[in-house]
Amino acid sequence: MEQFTVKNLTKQFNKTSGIDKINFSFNLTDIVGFVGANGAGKTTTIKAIFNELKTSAGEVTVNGEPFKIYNKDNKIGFLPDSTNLPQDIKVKEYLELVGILAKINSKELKERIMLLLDMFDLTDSKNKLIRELSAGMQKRAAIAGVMIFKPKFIFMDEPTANLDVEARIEILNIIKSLNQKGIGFFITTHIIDELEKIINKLIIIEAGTIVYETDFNHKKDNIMEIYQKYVGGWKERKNLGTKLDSFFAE
Ligand SMILES: Nc1ncnc2c1ncn2[C@@H]1O[C@H](COP(=O)(O)OP(=O)(O)OP(=O)(O)O)[C@@H](O)[C@H]1O
Repeated sequence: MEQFTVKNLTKQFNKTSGIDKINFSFNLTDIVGFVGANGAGKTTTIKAIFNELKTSAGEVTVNGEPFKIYNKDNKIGFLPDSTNLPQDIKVKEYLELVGILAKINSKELKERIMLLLDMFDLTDSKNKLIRELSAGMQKRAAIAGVMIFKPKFIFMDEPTANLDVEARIEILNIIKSLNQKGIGFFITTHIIDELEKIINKLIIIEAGTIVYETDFNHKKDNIMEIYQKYVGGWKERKNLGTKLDSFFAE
């Protein structure tokens, strides 16, 4: 089983923000839920892993070897936010562009694009500009893009943000189906309930520190309960009932 490990990863923006000596690990076949409130450090962690931010300390390894982005052998991808997709090119052209960057030969690329367009219901929209697609379709185009190089693991930062209920369900179903074929995921979110059915590992980050990291079994575990137990801010509101009593008292 291949292991992805983050050790002592640190990125300080100033004394009180950033991430501080973060440690966690998971298997590349896992669906990991990386949960935390706004500003907890989720995006910073992903950016630090992918070298988009210069870290002050820490190491990221795959099976003990330093993690290299777009390494031919480790094939670990990152799903860009839809707002980062080029807006003024056609869906088909976007997939061609990604394939060319991934150095896939043109015959093979043509084949993969055709299959991916079909897989993600984009065949009829292949000549539309990315900007003309709905948010859900843009997300599917982004997933098709990252699938071009047949990844074995995909990092996703808030993949369901800005999507309506239907598109959300669709994306979660796609994640589930891809996982059944062995593709693992690291998914950041602050919408905890929607992850419950699909993750098998839960990591909670609060104020730049990991406060919880354990395997997750949706048949017996409840994210909301775990979150309330381990995330500090909730404790302050434990007396809410008593406070409400005095607020409404005549
Ligand atoms: N470039 C930056 N300069 C200074 N502070 C930053 C920078 N980027 C993030 N921060 C701070 O670091 C902390 C973690 O931010 P981060 O964006 O990682 O949180 P997040 O968990 O992804 O939140 P959200 O759910 O809102 O996206 C926050 O306090 C944020 O204000």
